[in-house]
Amino acid sequence: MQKLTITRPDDWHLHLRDGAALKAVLPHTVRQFARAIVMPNLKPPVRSVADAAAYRDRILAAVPEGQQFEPLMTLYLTDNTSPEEIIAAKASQFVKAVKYYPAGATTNSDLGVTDIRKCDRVFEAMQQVDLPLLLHGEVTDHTVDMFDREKVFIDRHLIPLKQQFPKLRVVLEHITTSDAVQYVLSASNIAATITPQHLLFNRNSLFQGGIRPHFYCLPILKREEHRSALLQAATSGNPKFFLGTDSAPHPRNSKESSCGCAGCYSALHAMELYAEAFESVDALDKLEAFASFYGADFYQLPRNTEHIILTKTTWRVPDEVPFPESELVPLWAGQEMTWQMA
Ligand SMILES: NC(=O)N[C@@H](CC(=O)O)C(=O)O
Ligand SMILES: [Zn+2]
Ligand SMILES: [Zn+2]
Repeated sequence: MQKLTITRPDDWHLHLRDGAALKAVLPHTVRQFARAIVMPNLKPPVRSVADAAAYRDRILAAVPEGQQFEPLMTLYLTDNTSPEEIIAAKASQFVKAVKYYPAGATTNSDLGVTDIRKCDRVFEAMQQVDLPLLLHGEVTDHTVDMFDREKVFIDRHLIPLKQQFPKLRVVLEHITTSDAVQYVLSASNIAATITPQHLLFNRNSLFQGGIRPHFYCLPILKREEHRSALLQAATSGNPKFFLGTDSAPHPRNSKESSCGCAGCYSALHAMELYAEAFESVDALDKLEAFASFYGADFYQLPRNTEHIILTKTTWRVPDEVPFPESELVPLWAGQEMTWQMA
């Protein structure tokens, strides 16, 4: 196949940051995607409908002249989020979901939830008004091994949560294990996003000839058997699995550091990365629904009607792109890719 024409995709898990960083990265997303679910982990986080409205305006103001993009906003759940805020969020129309970060689990999660059971009234309200809950599904318990944190989250928190709130629609974000795939397949009213890095790489990539900070994200890359289970799920045609890049820009100097930040930058070449992954198992015919249909269906939004074209062209991922403070190193920098957005 030399040319792939697909319905314009959406990114169902994206970090856009703010200020100069937002201006640097947004054009990359806008080139590929029509809409994105925008993560609320700013400093300070997006906790109220008013915060989300103001952030949405800043994003819209940063969309390059003459281009179309719709930011779909989320609220950052804290111990103090009220059921009233949930009702207001649903009424706003532009807040599409609420994001749960366990306190301390990942980048800018300090104000996240300290104990999921504190949120019962909020989950009740979300179930009532049908506002989806997005999960960073990892425990932060220091006695649990880094590579087991997703599985333990499912067993300890997600299974009880789904029992208590069976109608609450949940997205288990950026899944990294076969355990997550199995769980999502077995439960109802739950879907999952999958990133390009978790489809393309296993944890060996973190240590290829030395430590590789640009492959470090959370949840961390796992064993090959997990990567292959994720690729199988993504290419299975099951609508419970859809695209969410988790593109998470950090300047080079905070990645290449004695305590490097978690996050891979993929907004520059997201569809090219997914195309490589799907082609590796001869499943390019499944890419369009994964990227452009299933997420919209889950969020009960219309599917896009425009198209994008990917062509079979060899090109090299740039070593860096401009970014405030220092530059931004894209995922798989220096690698030759075989698909390119026209
Ligand atoms: N995925 C990451 O490694 N980092 C994300 C946060 C997140 O999605 O957990 C970030 O905001 O940098
Ligand atoms: Zn996360
Ligand atoms: Zn994320």
